[in-house]
Amino acid sequence: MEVVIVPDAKAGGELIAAAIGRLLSHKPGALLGVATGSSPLPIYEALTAKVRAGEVDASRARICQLDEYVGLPAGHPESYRSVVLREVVEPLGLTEASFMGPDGSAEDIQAACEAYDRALGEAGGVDLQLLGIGTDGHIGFNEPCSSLASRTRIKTLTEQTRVDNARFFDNDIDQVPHHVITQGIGTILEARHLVLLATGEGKAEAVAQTVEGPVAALVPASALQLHPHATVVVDEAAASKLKLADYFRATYAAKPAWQGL
Ligand SMILES: N[C@@H]1[C@@H](O)[C@H](O)[C@@H](COP(=O)(O)O)O[C@@H]1O
Repeated sequence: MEVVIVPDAKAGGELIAAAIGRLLSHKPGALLGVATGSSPLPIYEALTAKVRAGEVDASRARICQLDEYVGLPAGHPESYRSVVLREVVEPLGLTEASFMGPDGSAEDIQAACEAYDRALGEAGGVDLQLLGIGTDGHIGFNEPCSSLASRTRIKTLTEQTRVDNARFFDNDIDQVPHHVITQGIGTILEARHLVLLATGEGKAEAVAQTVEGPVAALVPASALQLHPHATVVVDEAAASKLKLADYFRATYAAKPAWQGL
């Protein structure tokens, strides 16, 4: 696992957008897995700026979703489908045709989960999966004690995650769904490159456990330790509980820039 400590969220967004740009330059039709939440927004802003400046050609990129709420009506502005279309697909100048996600309003949720897992494989697998992290260490919506081998499936949100996400629902926790579809941890681990961005002090404990703690279902993000190409990008605040922070800084500083992430 590579840990990169950046001064702030904007720098993290720039760094990761540059890595996506490099990926698209050698694989224009790459499948990019995107995450929702506030953390990845600087990545999408930086990538959109690069596309608009003509530095990155994302015209053949394909985008796929990490997770989705169950039961929100189609077109609900906070469904992750709507969020990804608004924050990623449209700004990059792509259309819904290049986008795939699980169907959170399906009658048969189990079948929808299996279909999505299959579709990811049939699409050739995810080339680069962006991840945020929940304050409880979740990735996607894999809450603590999710199986580290799990596939795309329905999960029940913890109270903490519903409280954290109420800000997207008029600060009214009653509007936050209890159930979600999420790529499983086993599914996520199949992506060729995992890139997790965490910023702010509120993520420091989860980051420390993810990077320096044991691999444990209690901290789902710790499964990144099992992946051969996982990159964790953190700002100084999110890095504040890392015992090996100086080592990570020195290692990255000594790395030739051409290697990228
Ligand atoms: N399902 C999403 C996760 O993918 C995201 O990582 C997390 C953290 O969001 P934020 O970056 O806003 O803290 O929120 C939700 O739970």
